[in-house]
Amino acid sequence: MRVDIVSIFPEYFAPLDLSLIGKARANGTLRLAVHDLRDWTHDVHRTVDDTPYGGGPGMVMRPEPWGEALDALAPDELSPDGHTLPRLLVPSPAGVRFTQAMAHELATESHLLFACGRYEGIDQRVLDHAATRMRVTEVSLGDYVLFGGEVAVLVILEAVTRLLPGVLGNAGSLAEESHAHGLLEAPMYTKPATWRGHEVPEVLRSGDHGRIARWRRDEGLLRTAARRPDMIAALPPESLDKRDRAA
Ligand SMILES: Nc1ccccc1-c1cnco1
Repeated sequence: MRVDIVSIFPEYFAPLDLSLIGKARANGTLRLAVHDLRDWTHDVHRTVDDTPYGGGPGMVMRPEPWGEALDALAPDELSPDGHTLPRLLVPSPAGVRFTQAMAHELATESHLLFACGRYEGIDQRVLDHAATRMRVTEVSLGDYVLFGGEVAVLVILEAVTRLLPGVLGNAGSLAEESHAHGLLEAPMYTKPATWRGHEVPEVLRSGDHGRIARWRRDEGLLRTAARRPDMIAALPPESLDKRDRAA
């Protein structure tokens, strides 16, 4: 997967040299480049913002540098695989909610472009023009306000990269983690069996894999019902058996 990030704070992405994302870059699974939006400005002050039409507080990111940056990074109508248009993701408080399902969808893309907005946002015409030749999605992490899109890109990129083949050493953990099957995961334990008077649940030390699987599902259901009833409501009815409903 090719990933291009455009930001006025490229140094925000230094963490992408670390850990499993760093390894994915080193082995070619992820071909990532971070670009400074100011490289597409032409004035001595490298200006990227201006006052908003219609008045109001703050500044808006000018369209010209963004237009030139996206022209340079997605020059062709089609992505390198020749089959799909590049996917432009714009973190925004006004975006669609980012979910694990979206992470899975994005993990199938061959070329992701991220536009990191700052100030009061990016001139709308940048997104409107990009939509004539790319698939553009404004994405929100949740109902809170950040300084800019950079941290949202780090979150999205981590959620997507860990789904790419070969990135997670134990791909099996993808199957059991929270949100993998619409439920929160059960509590996890490791040695010692007793710690400060707290015991590991006996079932997990029983060696009875059927009981263990059932316990984990029940605990996941109970946790989800208590913390995220919205996820229970969103489960397909057929995914809950009679016993689940009794739990
Ligand atoms: N608040 C923001 C400001 C700029 C770019 C993204 C966001 C954002 C993304 N998800 C929630 O907020």
